[in-house]
Amino acid sequence: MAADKADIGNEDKLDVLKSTQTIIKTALDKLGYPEEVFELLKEPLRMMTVRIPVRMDNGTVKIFTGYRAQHNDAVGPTKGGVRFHPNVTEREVKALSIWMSLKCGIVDLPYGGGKGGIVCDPRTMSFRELENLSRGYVRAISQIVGPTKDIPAPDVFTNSQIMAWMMDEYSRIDEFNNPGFITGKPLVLGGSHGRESATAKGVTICIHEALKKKGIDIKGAKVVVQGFGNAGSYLAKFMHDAGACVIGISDAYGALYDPNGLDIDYLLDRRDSFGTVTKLFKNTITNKELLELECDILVPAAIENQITEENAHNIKAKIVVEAANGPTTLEATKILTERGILLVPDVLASAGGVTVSYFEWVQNNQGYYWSEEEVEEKLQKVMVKAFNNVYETAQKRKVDMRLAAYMVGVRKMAEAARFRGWV
Ligand SMILES: NC(=O)C1=CN([C@@H]2O[C@H](COP(=O)(O)OP(=O)(O)OC[C@H]3O[C@@H](n4cnc5c(N)ncnc54)[C@H](O)[C@@H]3O)[C@@H](O)[C@H]2O)C=CC1
Ligand SMILES: O=C(O)CCC(=O)C(=O)O
Repeated sequence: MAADKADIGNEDKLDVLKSTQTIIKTALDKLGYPEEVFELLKEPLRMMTVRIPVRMDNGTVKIFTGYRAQHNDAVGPTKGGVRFHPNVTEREVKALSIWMSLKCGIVDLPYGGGKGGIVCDPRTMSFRELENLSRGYVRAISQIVGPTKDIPAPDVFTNSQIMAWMMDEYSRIDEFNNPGFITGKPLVLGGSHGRESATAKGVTICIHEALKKKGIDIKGAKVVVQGFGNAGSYLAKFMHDAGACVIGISDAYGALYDPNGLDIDYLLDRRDSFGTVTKLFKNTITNKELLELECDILVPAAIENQITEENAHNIKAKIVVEAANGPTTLEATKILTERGILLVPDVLASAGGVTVSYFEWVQNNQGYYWSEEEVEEKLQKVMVKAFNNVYETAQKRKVDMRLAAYMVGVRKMAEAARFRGWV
């Protein structure tokens, strides 16, 4: 059934798949595409559910559930990260794969969107258990992934070590070294310079562009970042280095606030590999309080559904830039936009990660590697162009930035599907 705004009841407002479908429908309608294009794009073309047995350190066997969603491969192979988190659901992974298609469209990569997830809590697992889980996942999905089919990457609670295990397992199955199977690898295994910080770099570039539009100077601008993992911690560092004052950061356990600015280098030094740092401090505030702090720039860089109609009226930032996927609900987007807050949506702001993943894949395919400066220069060009394309679409079509981003992002895959004769 086609989703439209009337379908969204109270209980559905936090359903990320449903809200994504709603915006895609609106974007396609505005662009004049027929209903069948929405029917094609509202769900992934392929969704694989796997059960992965892992021998735990205490001798028992635990069965984990994993997913891989491939949203649409009209443009090219599908691409997107793998999340290890206790709250992973099938609907969430589907939505995340659709967002990947949109991101790839916005930054104009030759990919469709994919995404994976395993229901687990890696914070409670040993290194050996995590390795076995990562390898088991690759064995389970090996038939549908590969460098020309679907290319995984890191996401929440996964990192370059996990990518290395996955790459090694795939190479064993494929019987030759295959670095282009996955991105976000360690440099010595064919990773790219700049991939680890790429998501935050892309967000930083969007912040600079958004500040220009709002006439705000980065020097002394007050910044709040929710999440201190890959995206959030690098972002806090880049903001600090640019002369901004990072007054708040958080992780899953709480938040830190100092109106005079936090010591970001110290926090980076003390955070663990899951982006946890607040446990070391006594005087913490809650994540809820953090989001409502007086600041210029708010960057949600953790999980979904953090800014909702409950707290959107209390957000005091002038600019909200979404490093996380899906941190703001549809209703909250409307409230923030009506309040004149410039919202740079996830599918644009967080596209730096997949952009440098694409660079990594290109380098793997050609067997020739670029310097950090080359990667940064290319990323800068891609992100500035994408930001201005979305911003101008929003102005021209008189729509909010999220809808504008969807309109830009959906067009390429709709056109590709049409040329292929699918719709
Ligand atoms: N790593 C990447 O390349 C990309 C990540 N993203 C998105 O950025 C967001 C963060 O991802 P990463 O930094 O990679 O993950 P990460 O695993 O490195 O860090 C996650 C951070 O979020 C915090 N967190 C988890 N649950 C939380 C909660 N309930 N409340 C507050 N904080 C919580 C964790 O404590 C940690 O600090 C996710 O939405 C992810 O999908 C988007 C594009 C690319
Ligand atoms: O680097 C990639 O391929 C995907 C990153 C990702 O999962 C995301 O942008 O949400």
